[in-house]
Amino acid sequence: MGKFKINGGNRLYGELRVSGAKNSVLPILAASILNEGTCVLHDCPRLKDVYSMIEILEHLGCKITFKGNDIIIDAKDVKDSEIPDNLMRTMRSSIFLMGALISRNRSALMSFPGGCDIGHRPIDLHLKGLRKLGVKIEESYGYIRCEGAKVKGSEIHLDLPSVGATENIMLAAVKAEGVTIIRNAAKEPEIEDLQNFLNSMGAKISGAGTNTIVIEGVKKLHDTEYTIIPDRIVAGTYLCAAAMTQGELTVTNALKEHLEPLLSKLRETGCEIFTGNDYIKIVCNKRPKAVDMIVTLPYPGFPTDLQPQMVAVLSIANGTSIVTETIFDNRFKYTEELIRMGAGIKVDGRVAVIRGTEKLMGAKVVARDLRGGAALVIAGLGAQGTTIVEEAEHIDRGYEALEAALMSVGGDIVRIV
Ligand SMILES: CC(=O)N[C@H]1[C@@H](OP(=O)(O)OP(=O)(O)OC[C@H]2O[C@@H](n3ccc(=O)[nH]c3=O)[C@H](O)[C@@H]2O)O[C@H](CO)[C@@H](O)[C@@H]1O
Ligand SMILES: C=C(OP(=O)(O)O)C(=O)O
Repeated sequence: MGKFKINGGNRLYGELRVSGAKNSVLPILAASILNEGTCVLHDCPRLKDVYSMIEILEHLGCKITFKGNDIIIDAKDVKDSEIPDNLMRTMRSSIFLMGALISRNRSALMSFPGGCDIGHRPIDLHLKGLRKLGVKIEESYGYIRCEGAKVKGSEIHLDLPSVGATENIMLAAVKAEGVTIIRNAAKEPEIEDLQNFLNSMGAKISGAGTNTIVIEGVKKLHDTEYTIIPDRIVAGTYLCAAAMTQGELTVTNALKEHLEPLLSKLRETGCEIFTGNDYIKIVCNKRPKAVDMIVTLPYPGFPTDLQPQMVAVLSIANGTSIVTETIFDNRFKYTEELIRMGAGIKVDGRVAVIRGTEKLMGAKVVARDLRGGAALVIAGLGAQGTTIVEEAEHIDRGYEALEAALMSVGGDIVRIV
């Protein structure tokens, strides 16, 4: 179990490059088995979740090479359709293999996915959508058996715009007979990235990025080479770290159009933001101001995956801020650890009231989930004294060598055992 040791107080200054998005590369890796050949992916982040996905693909029969940030997937010999429980439980994204295996092998057998403890995360909308495509699904003793011999295009109206359900239905519909229309689809940029990847293999999908996605079934796909879009959540995390330390950072390979809700709130705190085609520069010279309202919402609303990092910044703001979490029902757990560092936070259900304090104090804290852990690292960078963030493996799920990146711009952070 690794830990981060952070001596707070250093102003972050310099340039950081963001690599490909975790939430793109994971469904895209699953999607690569739709092609009975080879896919080459560029700018893949070296993350714990990416290694977990590779382990599942290898179990299914893929041959994988991970060199630098390129992944080559040879999926000629995918015969197996069963994923053992221990592999399913490693992360939430293991569920993408359900749609992918239905497309590839017309069957799938798996247990429920694992993932960070941030609230109730059912898969009912995934199963409802797949059933609408004609997949026969049986659930027994914690296992889900899918049989998709007669997958047929259909119109599916999602009860809520679930990112994962939208992607899983897309994956299952690529080789279905006829046309599938997903209405009230999620609009996250990573869904558009999955569409673009699948189309680069010969799929016929349009509309991703809007709330209606149309998938025309095709018979066969072909080899492709594809570059993953930049990780907007990693970019946002770096920007919050700069705001926390009253620093100055240029974040490259970052797309401002994917980060508007965060940039607008950082401007409200008093930070200056400058943007170009593929970079975002943040300049913060004074203590941040409080913001009266942040509400997490599906894209293009404020992302739930940046809520903890922003709360860390607001914990040292001048004034009182209110943050409402509408996506997950238990995503404020990390605030208990921030309170150990002196933060003035009261949580009532889905609302957090943050009374800014001038300085946080270093403390021993525990990362309970990925983004909550990132928030604790940010807090540690700004705090007086030493912070130890335990259970760093949660953070490794979504950040490639976070300590090296932060150290390169002046953060005093090391990994210890
Ligand atoms: C790998 C990936 O891309 N993960 C992201 C994805 O997760 P994920 O795809 O799991 O998130 P969803 O959009 O599906 O979940 C949103 C909400 O819908 C609910 N729900 C979801 C599915 C379902 O079948 N039934 C149901 O009720 C969930 O409990 C949650 O309250 O989107 C989340 C919301 O932006 C992000 O925080 C995650 O980082
Ligand atoms: C919740 C997250 O991811 P996942 O859906 O992979 O658990 C996240 O990236 O913050």
